[in-house]
Amino acid sequence: MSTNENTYAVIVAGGQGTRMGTALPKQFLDLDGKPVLYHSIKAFADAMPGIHLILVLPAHQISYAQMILQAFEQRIDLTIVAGGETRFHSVQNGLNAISGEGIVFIHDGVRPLVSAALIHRCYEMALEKGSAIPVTPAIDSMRMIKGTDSEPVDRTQLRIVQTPQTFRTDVIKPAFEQSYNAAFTDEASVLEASGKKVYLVEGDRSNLKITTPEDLLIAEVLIKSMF
Ligand SMILES: Nc1ccn([C@@H]2O[C@H](COP(=O)(O)OP(=O)(O)OP(=O)(O)O)[C@@H](O)[C@H]2O)c(=O)n1
Ligand SMILES: C[C@](O)(CO)[C@H](O)COP(=O)(O)O
Repeated sequence: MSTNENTYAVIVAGGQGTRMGTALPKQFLDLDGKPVLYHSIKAFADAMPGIHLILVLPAHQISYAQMILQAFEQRIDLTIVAGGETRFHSVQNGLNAISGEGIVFIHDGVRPLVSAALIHRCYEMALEKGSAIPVTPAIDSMRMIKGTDSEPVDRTQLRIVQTPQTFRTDVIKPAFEQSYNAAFTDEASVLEASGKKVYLVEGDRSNLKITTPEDLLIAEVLIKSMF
């Protein structure tokens, strides 16, 4: 049995990146000479040798992924599946491609700066508790909109949620048998709706999600200082 034989990562990259506003979806844009998605996949392949990777792509861009895979020097175990209408459906498709049991990371393909330390932290917590959701403190002042007014919110009670959201497969797979609900913005919300407890783990502010053009500029600076 190879190292991490019972470990999986579902990398979701099935979105269209409307907020980025580019013709090519943001997961395929260049970051430090390689597609954004390449860095996200490589982070898991490097941190967890032998991991089974499930890459979720827009159905009409699956052939385009060959270009990314060719960029890999190392051999990786990778299965490609088509995405769905929402992120929830894409994750569901990815989880359905897993037949074994173990630990599964669910990671945004557009979080290319995920560190090995964070991956290992999530793994250990999920092994112990069944779930691990990386979060960072809210560092700005916050206001809640109330109609035309607004009021301050106690930021010490708030956390910003990241991926990889990490689970034992026997915990997360049954949760994804629920019907879709628009409130399911991440796996933690799906798990909680199935009646299971969510366990938080310390995230990493560098693990940014590339959503807008500014994020790509910041990531370009960070990647040169981190790796
Ligand atoms: N139907 C979808 C929607 C999103 N995602 C993935 O989920 C991650 C986080 O979503 P987000 O940043 O919102 O990506 P997009 O949906 O592509 O962006 P936008 O909302 O701006 O269109 C991304 O890696 C995206 O590709 C997916 O796999 N399938
Ligand atoms: C899962 C997630 O990355 C947590 O921050 C995020 O909710 C997904 O991004 P979206 O922009 O809400 O689709």
